[in-house]
Amino acid sequence: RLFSSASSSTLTHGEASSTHGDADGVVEVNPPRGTRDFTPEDMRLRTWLFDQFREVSRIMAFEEVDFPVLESEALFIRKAGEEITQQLYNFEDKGGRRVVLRPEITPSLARLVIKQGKSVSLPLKWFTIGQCWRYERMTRGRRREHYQWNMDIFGVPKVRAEAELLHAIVLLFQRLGITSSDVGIRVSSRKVLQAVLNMYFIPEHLFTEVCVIVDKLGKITREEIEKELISTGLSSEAVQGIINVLSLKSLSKLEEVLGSGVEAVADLKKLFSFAEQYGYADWICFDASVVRGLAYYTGIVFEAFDREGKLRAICGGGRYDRLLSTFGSEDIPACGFGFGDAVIVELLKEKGLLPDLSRQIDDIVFPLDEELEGPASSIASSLRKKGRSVDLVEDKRLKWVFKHAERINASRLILVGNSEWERGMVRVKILSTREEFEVKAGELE
Ligand SMILES: OCc1cccc(Br)n1
Repeated sequence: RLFSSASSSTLTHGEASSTHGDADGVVEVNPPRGTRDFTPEDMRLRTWLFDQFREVSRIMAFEEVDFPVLESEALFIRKAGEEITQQLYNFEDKGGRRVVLRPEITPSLARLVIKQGKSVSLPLKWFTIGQCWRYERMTRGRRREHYQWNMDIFGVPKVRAEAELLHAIVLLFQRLGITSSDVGIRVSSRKVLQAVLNMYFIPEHLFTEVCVIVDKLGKITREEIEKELISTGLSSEAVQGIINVLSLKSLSKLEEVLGSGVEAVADLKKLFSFAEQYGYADWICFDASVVRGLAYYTGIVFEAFDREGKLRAICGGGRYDRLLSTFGSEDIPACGFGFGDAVIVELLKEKGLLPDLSRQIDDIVFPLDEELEGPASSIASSLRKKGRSVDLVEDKRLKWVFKHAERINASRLILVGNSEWERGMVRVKILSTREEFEVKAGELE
């Protein structure tokens, strides 16, 4: 209910009588910039999507974990110039602590693994669905929050872990009715870039910075990429070498350039052979330009894309074997992915795959007279105890009740009327067949 200065004395839900409105008396009804409300209809779609995430996580034998949306800022301070760390939704709390609304989930996962220490046995397969935040200048009008499904495996050094993650992603798409002709998953490895930098004797400390720059391939022009790479101190020969290798889309060509026996090639070959065994080989393709924009990836990286090329990446992830040591702990090999709640819905809309999620209620119970509200309550109560969803309706005309029953797809309308109640009966209307009959109130199932 909106507060207004005119009715500042209106007591609503126990609110003290004070004006919350601004100049013209009405409070701002929109949520903060870049954030969303979820109406019941929105929530039905979101709940359906999250149920698919959970069901795939269950099928993959992952365990659910959760974290505060609020985290210490220290978890996200990285020097590689990633967009995600330049848009931290950070602030100082009343205790003078530097905190953030988390921009991603992986560092929280790492923090919990470190905190659990020896009390957890590896491998760990954890998932969570959580809201993530960024503070982006609204110039681009993009959202500042979204929900992400994260699946992560700790303690498996070999590419079998990435193969498992890719299987989860393919299973999710298949559950949503998306096929490998709608979506592909580009796969590469940061070790490709590592090998190229080694070929040009580029120092290790430039690796992360170069990854963040080349992740912009396709988002900014090739010239801008070259300029940014030169500005890190790379020779133009090295820059050309990097860009040439990153444009490769064939593993055999990559092997020609890097030479056989290079770890990157061996990893990718193994992953592609796993894909054959899992039966999702037609979903994935090698694409050396995939590096992903997060500083901490160290190996295989991947991202799902719509083959029509209309949308941003649907999900993405990779291996991050040295994240824990950046938090001062022993390293544990790890890999994972994040799957946002926005692009996938755009894709489902594009493909006409949004499910019909209208409301469905079992029973409407309606007293035809005021003095029957008590009996109507006891009928609703006994039906609810049996697990039936019951909408107890009062103070409405019968015409409205029938319309309402249609609107909420009620299965039955249970009318409590004097003439029936005197005989201990109620009238039941089956809305799908229009069938109507009397039932003993106590025998209503
Ligand atoms: O995918 C980057 C990202 C992080 C936090 C919030 C939003 Br919206 N987007």
